[in-house]
Amino acid sequence: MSLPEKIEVSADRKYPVYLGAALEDLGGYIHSLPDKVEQILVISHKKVADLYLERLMTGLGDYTVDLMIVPAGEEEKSLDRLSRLTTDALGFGADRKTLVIALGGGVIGDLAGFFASVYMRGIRLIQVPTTLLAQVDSSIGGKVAVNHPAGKNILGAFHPPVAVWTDFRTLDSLPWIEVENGLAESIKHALITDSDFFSFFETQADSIKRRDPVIWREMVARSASIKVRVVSQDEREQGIRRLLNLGHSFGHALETEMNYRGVTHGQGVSIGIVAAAFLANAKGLITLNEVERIKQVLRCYDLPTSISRQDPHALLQRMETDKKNQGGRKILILPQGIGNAVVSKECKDEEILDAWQKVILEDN
Ligand SMILES: NC(=O)c1ccc[n+]([C@@H]2O[C@H](COP(=O)([O-])OP(=O)(O)OC[C@H]3O[C@@H](n4cnc5c(N)ncnc54)[C@H](O)[C@@H]3O)[C@@H](O)[C@H]2O)c1
Ligand SMILES: O=C(O)C(=O)C[C@@H](O)[C@H](O)[C@H](O)COP(=O)(O)O
Ligand SMILES: [Zn+2]
Repeated sequence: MSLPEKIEVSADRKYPVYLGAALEDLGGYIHSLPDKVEQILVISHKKVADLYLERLMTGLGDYTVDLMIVPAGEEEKSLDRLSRLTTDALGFGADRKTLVIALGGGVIGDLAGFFASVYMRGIRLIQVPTTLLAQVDSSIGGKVAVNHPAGKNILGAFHPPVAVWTDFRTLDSLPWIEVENGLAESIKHALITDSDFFSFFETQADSIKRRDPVIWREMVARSASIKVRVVSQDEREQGIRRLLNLGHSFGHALETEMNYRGVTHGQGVSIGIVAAAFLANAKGLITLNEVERIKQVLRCYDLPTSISRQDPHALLQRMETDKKNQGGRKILILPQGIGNAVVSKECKDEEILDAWQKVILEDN
């Protein structure tokens, strides 16, 4: 077993992101923490716990560990589930010395993270991401949240973890549909910051699809490093971090309008990136050839670039609750060429509607 690579988020508080770590070694790391841990709550999905809890427990033998299983699905990022977790945690006697381990994908990371951020006004959290999306994106940066019927991630916090513990081997059991979600965020990272990394997705498609371990390691490491770099500069999303939201104003609108059914987060982001690219083209920020290049790379990984049976006006209305909006003005992230993006404060509703029309298929 090779030693994990350590990169560090350097924001208000520093914390390590271990890439290529072993689940079995997490206990040793927790023992080494300066502030003693008295008890551990592992929050996970049944499927993930069945696959990986035993490995995690190898290193946690000295601790009282309680497991809290959450049903799978975006709907579980809810206040109702938060309340149930709280009841269970109180039943287990969890206190301020308790550590939460989020073992799972982005849903578990966001939900368990939000629980950790508010339980007794905040307890420690370690993110153990087991999906590609969580390893390249959601486990890093401290954003945690639950949804509200009116909008996605409306109730949330910035609650940086003590550490991110990434074991690449957990990705072996991930179905392709879940891989796609991670690829959408990873391609987004490339599109906003690194044209060379964008070309990587064009040239390495065969290796990525065949899950070549060396190429996957490079992909996760490059993508996670971009996220680390951005959130280290702007943890609270006042400036550059907003670029990580490329495609999300559109994507979140779709997810909420469709009640989180029939569209995953990554699929919403993929369609959202294309809509943002069309809007950027209308503003002269990107050529139509570049828009086509973006669509091609997404399609190459089976990601959607359009959607049918949607009302653009309803989707525009959904964008009213976007967290980037200011004083009723919609603020959107737009690609500027490939490998660069800008915050656009000049987006009129008609322009946004036009962009929606370009990704909504006509029904016959
Ligand atoms: N906080 C952030 O910065 C941030 C960033 C991006 C996305 N997100 C959020 O992340 C969520 C999406 O996360 P996701 O795509 O990881 O979905 P997910 O967490 O719902 O996981 C997808 C499915 O994969 C299963 N799974 C997890 N690990 C597995 C493994 N190793 N093997 C087999 N199956 C496994 C899960 O049980 C689940 O059924 C959304 O709620 C999104 O808003 C948050
Ligand atoms: O970390 C960020 O910042 C991001 O925007 C990453 C996104 O991929 C992620 O989906 C995030 O949860 C979106 O945040 P939100 O505040 O727009 O809900
Ligand atoms: Zn996202």
